[in-house]
Amino acid sequence: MRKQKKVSESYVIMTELVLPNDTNTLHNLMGGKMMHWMDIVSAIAAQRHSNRIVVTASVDNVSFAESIKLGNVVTLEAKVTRAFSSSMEVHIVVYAEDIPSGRKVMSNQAFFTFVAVDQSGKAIDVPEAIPETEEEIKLYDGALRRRQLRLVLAGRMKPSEANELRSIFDLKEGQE
Ligand SMILES: CC(=O)SCCNC(=O)CCNC(=O)[C@H](O)C(C)(C)COP(=O)(O)OP(=O)(O)OC[C@H]1O[C@@H](n2cnc3c(N)ncnc32)[C@H](O)[C@@H]1OP(=O)(O)O
Repeated sequence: MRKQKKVSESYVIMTELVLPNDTNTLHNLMGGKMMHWMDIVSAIAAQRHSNRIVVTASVDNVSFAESIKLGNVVTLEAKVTRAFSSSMEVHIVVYAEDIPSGRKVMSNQAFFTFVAVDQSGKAIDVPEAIPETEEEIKLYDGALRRRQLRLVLAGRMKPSEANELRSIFDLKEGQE
């Protein structure tokens, strides 16, 4: 039987301080720096779940709605939402905190996909992820739809094979 692990076992919190070297000329956090931190926190969550070497396979849409300022404290929270065969979807939520004013806002969230690999880089199976809380179950349920969407966009799945997306693409049976 396939090994099972609770989603909560993969949970990671990472805290960073925005320093001058992390910012652009407006003293706002660079998007690339944020993505670097997101990649690290989510890779650790995927490693915790799989106990394996993991590689980033894809990054879903990341938008930067509000700038994060020099001196802010950035907290990144990540957990595996669902495991497939060798791949795992990880949800990352980012908060920006201005300590002097006490203002803390959620600035970004994203889904990254990691694949567990052996020493030669070949994909290997990972344990099943078991959601427990209402939020974990909601993320788990949506993960199949998001997986199909990203595989279709990556050209690795035909839209006609993406059963969960039929309603979005309005495809009829047998249509390519
Ligand atoms: C932590 C880091 O930053 S690592 C550095 C950046 N990342 C890398 O260098 C990764 C480079 N890419 C690779 O090594 C390979 O393409 C891999 C391991 C991701 C996939 O290898 P493939 O030979 O294509 O393997 P395969 O076709 O068997 O697919 C393996 C899994 O990857 C998943 N996968 C492959 N490409 C994608 C993609 N673009 N998006 C989401 N999942 C993907 C597949 O769906 C499959 O998942 P499953 O086993 O759960 O069904």
